Amino acid sequence: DFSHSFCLVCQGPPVWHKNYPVAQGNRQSPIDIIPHQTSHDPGLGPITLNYDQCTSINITNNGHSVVVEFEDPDDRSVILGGPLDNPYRLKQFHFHWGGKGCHGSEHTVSGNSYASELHLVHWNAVKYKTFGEAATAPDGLAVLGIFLETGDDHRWLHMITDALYMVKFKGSVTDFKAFNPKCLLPSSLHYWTYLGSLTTPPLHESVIWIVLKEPIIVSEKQLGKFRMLLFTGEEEDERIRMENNFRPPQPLKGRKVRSSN
Ligand SMILES: OSc1ccc(O)cc1O
Ligand SMILES: [Zn+2]
Repeated sequence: DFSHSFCLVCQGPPVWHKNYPVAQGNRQSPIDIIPHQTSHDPGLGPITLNYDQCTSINITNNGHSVVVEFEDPDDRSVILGGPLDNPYRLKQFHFHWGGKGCHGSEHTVSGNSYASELHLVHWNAVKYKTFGEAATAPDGLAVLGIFLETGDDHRWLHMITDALYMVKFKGSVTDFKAFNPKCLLPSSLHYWTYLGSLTTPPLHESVIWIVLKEPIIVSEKQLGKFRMLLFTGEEEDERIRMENNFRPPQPLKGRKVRSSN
């Protein structure tokens, strides 16, 4: 159990390597993306998101983020193309964010961080039998990262923020059906891609990262609702607000970041 695994007071990113030595590995995430140092690869095609038949199940507070989970018995909702050799099935999406007025994205662009970052997690069901098996394989997961920037209200994000009061405490879960995350995509699917890892323990080096260049715009008010969530469970006496649940950028260790265009 690595609850409080972000709050720096308790068991934050600097100590993860004691229990998870891979934290100091050669393909850790997130990273700082420096656009003019990325290599444009003409062989890198567009990504396609086939989410029209997707079936969300529930929304849950797992003690380090808020997660929307999907049914994944078949290829009803997949990401394909781009750097991927197979279609990858949508399993869940979750967010990372900062504190009041602080930025909280995980990836940064030329040292600049965004207010928040959305991760849509997919797994390679062609090569692996279960998500758990894929999560430990070098080509097991494909995570689509989308930056959130503050500005006007996002017209669909309220569908998520309106449900957050139901999952205030760590370990809480509530029904969340028929949500299609297509409504959270920016207009352009241009992206950067590189080989990395989960950004929370166990930090498996199993992620093909696809980070969209264009952020989506959400309001400070909408983002503030995420900060009403707690790292702590209902039975715990102290209440620790869920915020700053982002891992800082990790060493590139010679990796290439490719650009779609
Ligand atoms: O933060 S990135 C990330 C990716 C996959 C996953 O199963 C969990 C994660 O936290
Ligand atoms: Zn994440």
